[in-house]
Amino acid sequence: MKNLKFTKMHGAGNDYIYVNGLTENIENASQLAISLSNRNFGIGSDGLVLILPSDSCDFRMQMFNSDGSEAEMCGNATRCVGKYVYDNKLTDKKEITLETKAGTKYITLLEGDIKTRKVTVDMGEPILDPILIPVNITQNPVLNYPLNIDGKEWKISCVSMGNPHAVVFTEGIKDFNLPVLGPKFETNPIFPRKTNTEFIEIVDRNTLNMRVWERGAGETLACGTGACAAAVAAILNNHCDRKIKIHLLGGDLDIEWRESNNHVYMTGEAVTVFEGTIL
Ligand SMILES: N[C@@H](CCC[C@H](N)C(=O)O)C(=O)O
Repeated sequence: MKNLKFTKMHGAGNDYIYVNGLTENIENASQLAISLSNRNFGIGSDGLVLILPSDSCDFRMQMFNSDGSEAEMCGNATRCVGKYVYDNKLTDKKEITLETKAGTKYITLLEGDIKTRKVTVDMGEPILDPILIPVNITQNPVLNYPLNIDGKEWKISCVSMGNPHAVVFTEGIKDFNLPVLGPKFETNPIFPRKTNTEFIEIVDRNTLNMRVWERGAGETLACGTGACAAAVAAILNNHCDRKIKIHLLGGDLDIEWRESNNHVYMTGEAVTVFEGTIL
C-alpha cells in the first residue's frame, strides 16, 4: 500500500502499528499485518490495529496479529486506541466507547502527555463457560485442569476476555523456552480456536509475574487481555485478592476484578513511539 500513514505505539512493550481507517483506505488488512509486522522487512510489530467508524460507539477497533489472523480483542491496543483518537483530535472526550468483536469497551484517559498516557479500560465481564471460551473441556469453570504436554502435566485455568486464554500457575518462568512450549498449548486440539497462554508466578496476594505466548504472534512483552485472564484465574483459585499488579516483561499492568459488577478493569500506560508513511 502506497503512502499509508501509520503510528507505532506500545502498551507495556506490546507493540502495534495503528492506522486511521477513517482517512486511510485499507485493502487487505490481514496481508498488510504480516508484511508491516516483519521486524526485518517491515516496520516491526506484534500486529496491526485499524481505527474505524462505528454505528454504536465512538470508534471501532479491528486487530490483526503478526501472522495475519484477526483477534476478537486486544487489551493493550484498546488503551493505545484511546490515546490515539484523543491525541489526533478525532475526539475531545476522555471517556471513549470502543466497538470490538468482543463487545463495547469503555476507555478512560488519565494523566499523561503526547508521548505517554495512563489509561483505564473497563474490559467487561470475564467469560468462564468452556463452550464460550471455547475449550473442549466439560468442567465449568475450567480451573486447574490437567493438560498433558509431551509427558508433563500442566494445570490450566481457562478464561475468555472475548479472546481465549489458558492460564498456568507455575514457577521458574524466566527459564521457560516459550518458542518450544508455547505452540504446544496454542495449537492443542482442546482449543478449537487456538489459545493465548499465560505462564504465571504468584508473588503474593496482590502481585503476579507473567510471561505470555500469544496466539498468532508468539511471545510478546505483554498481553492486556492475558493479564486480565490471569488475574481472574488467580482470584478464582484463591491465590490473590481482587486488585493485582502484574509484572510483565515490558512493564506493569494493574488489574481489578470488581465484585460489585463482575467487570474487569485494566490500567496501564499507552505510549506513542513514532509516526511514518509507507513508501
Ligand atoms: N496482546 C493482546 C492480545 C492480542 C490478540 C491475541 N494474540 C489473540 O489472538 O487473541 C492484548 O493486549 O490483549
